[in-house]
Amino acid sequence: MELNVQDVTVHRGHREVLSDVSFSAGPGELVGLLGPNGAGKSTLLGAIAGMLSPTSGQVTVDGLVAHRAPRQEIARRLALMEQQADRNIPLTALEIVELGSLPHHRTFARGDHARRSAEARAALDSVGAGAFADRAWQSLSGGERQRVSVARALAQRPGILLLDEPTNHLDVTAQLDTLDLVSRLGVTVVAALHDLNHAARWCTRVIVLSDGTVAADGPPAEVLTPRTLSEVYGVSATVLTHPSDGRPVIAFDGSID
Ligand SMILES: Nc1ncnc2c1ncn2[C@@H]1O[C@H](COP(=O)(O)OP(=O)(O)OP(=O)(O)O)[C@@H](O)[C@H]1O
Repeated sequence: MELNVQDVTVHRGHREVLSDVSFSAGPGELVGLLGPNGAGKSTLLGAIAGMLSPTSGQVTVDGLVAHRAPRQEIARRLALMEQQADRNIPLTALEIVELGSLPHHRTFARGDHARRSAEARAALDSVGAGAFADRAWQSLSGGERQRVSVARALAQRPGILLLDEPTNHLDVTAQLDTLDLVSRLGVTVVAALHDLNHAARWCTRVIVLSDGTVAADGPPAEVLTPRTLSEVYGVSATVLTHPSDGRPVIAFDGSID
């Protein structure tokens, strides 16, 4: 499914926090959104999902203007997994995941509930969270909740999957499994990431945001250079080459005072 971000500018309060951001992405692309804290990654994901209206420019999802189209039309095409809030939700993990597939079902139709439940269990199984199905959301650890949140997004069967720091709280195996899973879905994925080595390993393309503007956009090997890392993050880094597949591996030397 095609995603087009065209000259998007977003204000939050009186501040311009995104300025003229443009990019397009299609099926099979895993676009990493990188950049320091406050650079605008979550804001951009919110604008793509149609939850934040741009001051100028627009986002189109499969040809629909994201902030104007009916919510259900967007939800049938796009899923957003937001950064975790520790909200107290009085639901089980399975019920949370079932909510993900609602845009595709007529809520009260006979047989819908059984189908929704089966889809939700399959989504939980795919992220190794099947055992948590009947557990209360509040009783899950941060990493367990993160897996359930990924399952909820997958249950929405999106053509475009937006992930805000999907590996937060996850142990190293779950981090690798989650990124491996989303990279093999064949859908359009945009993921805000802080781990630059994950970006180098999994992303087909990375967009680096700095103060709400695009500082660099391209394949990881072209973008993740010592110069960009020093300019955007203020860190000194050595970029090595992985011996088995040639991808960049970033070794941090320290911050630049
Ligand atoms: N609701 C809000 N009202 C006003 N300003 C906001 C609001 N939400 C975010 N901002 C500001 O917008 C800017 C971009 O924030 P955003 O959360 O998009 O950054 P981010 O790159 O996702 O950061 P992080 O890596 O810390 O999650 C920041 O300066 C932030 O303080």
